[in-house]
Amino acid sequence: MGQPPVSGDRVSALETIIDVAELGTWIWNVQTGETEFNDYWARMLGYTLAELEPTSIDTWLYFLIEEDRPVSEQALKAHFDGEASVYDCEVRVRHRDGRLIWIRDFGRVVSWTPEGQPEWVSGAHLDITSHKDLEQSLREESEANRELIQTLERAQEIGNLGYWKANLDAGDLYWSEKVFEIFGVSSDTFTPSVNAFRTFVHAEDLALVDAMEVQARQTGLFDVEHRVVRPDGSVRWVYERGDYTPVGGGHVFIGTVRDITEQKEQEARLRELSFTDPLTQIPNRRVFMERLNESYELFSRREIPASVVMIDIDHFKAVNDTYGHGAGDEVIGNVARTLADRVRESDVPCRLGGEEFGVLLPGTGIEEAMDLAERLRVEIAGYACTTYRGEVFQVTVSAGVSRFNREDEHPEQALQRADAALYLAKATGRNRVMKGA
Ligand SMILES: Nc1nc2c(ncn2[C@@H]2O[C@H](COP(=O)(O)OP(=O)(O)OP(=O)(O)O)[C@@H](O)[C@H]2O)c(=O)[nH]1
Repeated sequence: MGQPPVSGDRVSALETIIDVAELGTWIWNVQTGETEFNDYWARMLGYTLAELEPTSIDTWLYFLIEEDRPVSEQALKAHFDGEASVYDCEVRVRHRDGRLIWIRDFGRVVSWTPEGQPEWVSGAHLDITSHKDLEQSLREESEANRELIQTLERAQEIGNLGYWKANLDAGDLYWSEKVFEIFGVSSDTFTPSVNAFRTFVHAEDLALVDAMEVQARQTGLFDVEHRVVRPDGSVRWVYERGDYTPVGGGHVFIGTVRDITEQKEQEARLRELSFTDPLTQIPNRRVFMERLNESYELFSRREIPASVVMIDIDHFKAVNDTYGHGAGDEVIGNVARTLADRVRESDVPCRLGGEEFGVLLPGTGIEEAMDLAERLRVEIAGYACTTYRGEVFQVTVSAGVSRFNREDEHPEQALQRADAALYLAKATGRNRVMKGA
């Protein structure tokens, strides 16, 4: 490498640097309006310098768009008044091809008049159009992102659906606003984490949620319904569904959470209905048969006894015919209430259909069951039923009682024996209890 250029050579070296740096330069005499621009300055505007010469401050003002003049004037004033150490602003100028280009305009006073007025000012113009375009597209992009987030938040509201992102390895957890709402905490005061999430899970559901997490690490799918206990003690049912999203080799799950409490309550109401006789509100035949099967299992495996009582209202057709169907319904209701009130917690009273009832007595021998049936018979026979017309009448019931036998091959055999005993009770005069074991 030789020596750096000296004097005149040095000036031309500087000019080269300025040219390749794509910097327009200007020198301006504030007092006379004289100006001097470099070649690149003219090229930036789409001209050669020769085309624009002779130049003056008016040449610059010709290109500067009207609305940005005050921007430049204020920056100049701030500099001339000593408030800003340099003149610096961003303005738009009209290019030869008609488009507007953004220019960063900056400079400094280099000499003052004896009266203290700025005289020569020199500076540079830099084309910053591409930066401005980038700024604009970033602004548009972040605006679009904001809109997208608003849309997502709204969609969560509409669908009552929150979303979360969990890094199972690091224990990090992100919740959308809706999840905070479902879990009954505020995003201002509560910071979610995988561990903190577990403290919300109902104690009886924790094992299920943990098992799902283990499974999800293998299958990539998280799919579980569980209860959440909010800080105020209220319990909500949620349905969570997520899937594994490979991020940097860790276990990152993204999922949704929906509050399904109302749905669960509705399901429970329907289940309740499907087990309840609508007229009497006591269990129906379906419950009776299920519990009969369970008792039979216990009897077969552990010899725990169980008995059944079948009860049928006597001459019930005559009740309907004489006093009307409404009075008949009332009689059915009375009998059901007596059964429900007089049996133990573990017993299962039910309406098998029509005017026929059953009581399953788990853990009870046949003699005890006979005693109960007899008490029920006596109590029902003692009722005075009154119609809306003021007629008073009484009803009696017949009952057949049986128990599970070792020889039985299925639970219904005990029912058949109780039924046969009931038939016998009817045949031998009604208003009596017969043993069918
Ligand atoms: N009011 C009312 N009647 C019912 C209901 N279900 C069945 N019944 C009536 O109950 C009567 C049963 O009559 P039957 O099976 O002939 O027997 P019963 O008259 O009780 O005579 P025994 O059983 O031989 O003493 C029928 O008339 C049915 O219509 C009900 O839900 N409400």
